[in-house]
Amino acid sequence: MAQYSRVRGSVALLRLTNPPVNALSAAVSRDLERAVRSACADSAVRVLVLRGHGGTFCGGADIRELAGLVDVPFRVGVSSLVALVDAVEAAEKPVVAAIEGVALGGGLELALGCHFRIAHGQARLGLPEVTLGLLPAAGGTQRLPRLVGFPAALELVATGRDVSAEEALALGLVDHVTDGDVEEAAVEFARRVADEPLASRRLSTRPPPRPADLDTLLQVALERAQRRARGALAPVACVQAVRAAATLPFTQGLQLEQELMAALLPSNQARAMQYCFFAQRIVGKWSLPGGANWRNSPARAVSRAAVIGLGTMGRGIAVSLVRAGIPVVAMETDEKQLRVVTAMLEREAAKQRRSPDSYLQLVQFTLERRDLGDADLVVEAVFEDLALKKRLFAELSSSCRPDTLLCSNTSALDVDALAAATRRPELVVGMHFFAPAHVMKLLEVVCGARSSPVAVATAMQLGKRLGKVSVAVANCPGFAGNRMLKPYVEQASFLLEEGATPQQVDAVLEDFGFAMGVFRMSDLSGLDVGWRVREEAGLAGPTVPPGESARRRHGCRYSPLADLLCEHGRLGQKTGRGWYLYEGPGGRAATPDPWLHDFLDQYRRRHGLRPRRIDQQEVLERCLYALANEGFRILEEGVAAGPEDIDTIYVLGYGWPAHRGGPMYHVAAVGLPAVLSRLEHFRRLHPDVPQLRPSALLRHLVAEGSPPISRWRELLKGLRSQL
Ligand SMILES: CC/C=C/CC(=O)SCCNC(=O)CCNC(=O)[C@H](O)C(C)(C)COP(=O)(O)OP(=O)(O)OC[C@H]1O[C@@H](n2cnc3c(N)ncnc32)[C@H](O)[C@@H]1OP(=O)(O)O
Repeated sequence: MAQYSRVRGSVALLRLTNPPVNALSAAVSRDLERAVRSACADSAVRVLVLRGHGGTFCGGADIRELAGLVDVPFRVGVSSLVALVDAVEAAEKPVVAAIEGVALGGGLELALGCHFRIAHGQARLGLPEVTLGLLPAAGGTQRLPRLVGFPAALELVATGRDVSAEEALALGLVDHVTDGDVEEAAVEFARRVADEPLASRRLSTRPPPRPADLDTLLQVALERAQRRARGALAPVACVQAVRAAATLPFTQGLQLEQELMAALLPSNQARAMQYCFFAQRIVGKWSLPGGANWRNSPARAVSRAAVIGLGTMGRGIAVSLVRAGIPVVAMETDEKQLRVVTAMLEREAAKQRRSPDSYLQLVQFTLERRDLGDADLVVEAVFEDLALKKRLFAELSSSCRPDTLLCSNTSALDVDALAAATRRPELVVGMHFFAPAHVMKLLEVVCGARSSPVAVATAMQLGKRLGKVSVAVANCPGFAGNRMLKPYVEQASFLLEEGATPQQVDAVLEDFGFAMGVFRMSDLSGLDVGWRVREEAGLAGPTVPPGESARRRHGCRYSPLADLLCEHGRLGQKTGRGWYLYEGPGGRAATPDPWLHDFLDQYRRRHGLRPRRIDQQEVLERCLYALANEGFRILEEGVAAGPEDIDTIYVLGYGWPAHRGGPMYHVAAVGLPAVLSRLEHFRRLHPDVPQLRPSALLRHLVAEGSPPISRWRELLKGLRSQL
């Protein structure tokens, strides 16, 4: 796990070995500590270099131990890591960290215990513990501000953002960056500093910097963390721990860090976030009914891509591809959109500290379909109209290379219908990006009935290359994410009919932790999007069969409220009014609109609906349980392979709070029998709402004694699977 060998006579080279990411389990930490002590005791050694095996320094403490997934009490893991970092820092001989790949979490804390840090130019460094519902508890919150100052330390610890080697150098987090061999550079560096005094290099003994405005800075950071946390405990605890570095001596700061960690570690929030971490890895292990899977189906290389349509989605997709270094041919007729995407690329280049040209030269704009001919993969991102897309796919099928993958960014339309329009249905898949596509981390890869393993593998792999988490789902209207959104939005509308207001419903959902309540979200994405879909489905507008009553469709309850707002020209933020009022078209600040309240009153009177007081619990249960119930149906039909897929989609694509794990994790945590009983209750009250009828899978799981969510995937294998 950790050995040392002597190089160049007096340098002890310690190699941390625990593939795949050299995680610091309790045993590995203890082993490394022993190796450090032996090297220090070796009289032939003057200086130590610490590196990781296999191109990675260290991915941090072993999350499986922290999450209680292996049989090691988490306190043992924490204390072993603390002891290791302390021993490294206390060493009487200089210790140089040679960082390549990543130094994350406990890995960076270990590097902070070293007296010097050398990084490879491609390395990334950070303290992502907050994303696991934790804080850095091996002295990271106390050492980091002493090294890089409070503003940077507060930001890095509270957000979990990782930094490039270049930024780390600018912050003072590392002493030197090399693009050559990091071990060689570190050994060379170590020989130069072998005789340097170490007192000032031990961060625990350094006085923290004290800028004049420190108190204000700490107060602002705490308030910001509280505001942004949306109920999550860890970001606030992170700021409290870093603040202790300003007010307490090192050992007392460390003590507070440990106490905060002891409170976070066993919390439900930390459990939920660690579940999310592993869920996001599980979803990469896809399989198809024929036996093809992530292991046996290699992806095809994508060295050139094409994007058709540079509207909101297309331009985000183009930027993502360019940022990943993939040359893009972008087809768009509207010159305004070309200017927008050029400006976006310039901004992105500046953010990545790259020259604008390095990005712009990767894009070729075109009006000609023949210019797409050479692409390995085409992503279509035109208007959401099935006939238009089918025509386009038929044309692409004749004009592109026979092996080019044809992908659609549709958010709900039938991928099999698109495939059937081509002469290569096996090379057609859905690649459903989420807006803004260069920011959102989720990609739904929609596997059509005829999509080949290579098409699925390539789309999944491309998502990863773009820095996204790819989730494979089967083809059905709305796929997994948007399909589950429908009953959720419907319940919210029914609640308005029954007496709630948009701000009441949104406040409950935002208190739960959603980034945005359902009505604010709908205003942001535009009410006309759903209106068009409902018109196509014969639910709204001229396609509704004559004689159908306003509040019923196909014998079931229907709320026409959103359609009525659209008919009044209230399309959301873009028109300056929707469920809320905005400063003007394109405005962002939502305020309650008296017009809307009058409109709701009149609507209720017109339909003989007597408004009643609706409490928070009913809002939450009806919206969230209806959504999760659809999730069970999706699992039952094999549209998604397991609860982890659904939860990943909701956390990364729909603003579901990670500290609540995702919709399926949430209902499992509430308790399946309780959820079933509430759904049955609501179903009795609303017999004309089929979405409230508990799914067969939910009933089955309850009948089986509510097995833990970690077992559902296995149980589902016995059911009908499309994946
Ligand atoms: C005092 C105690 C406090 C300590 C605090 C901590 O240190 S908490 C841990 C902080 N570290 C992290 O949050 C890093 C988590 N890991 C990652 O971000 C990424 O895995 C990576 C290191 C950047 C590597 O990414 P890559 O895409 O190359 O690989 P995968 O993400 O697919 O991971 C490969 C497998 O490794 C498992 N794994 C990764 N990190 C850890 C870890 N710290 N502990 C345990 N296991 C880890 C991951 O689960 C993958 O394995 P699977 O079997 O496929 O699930």
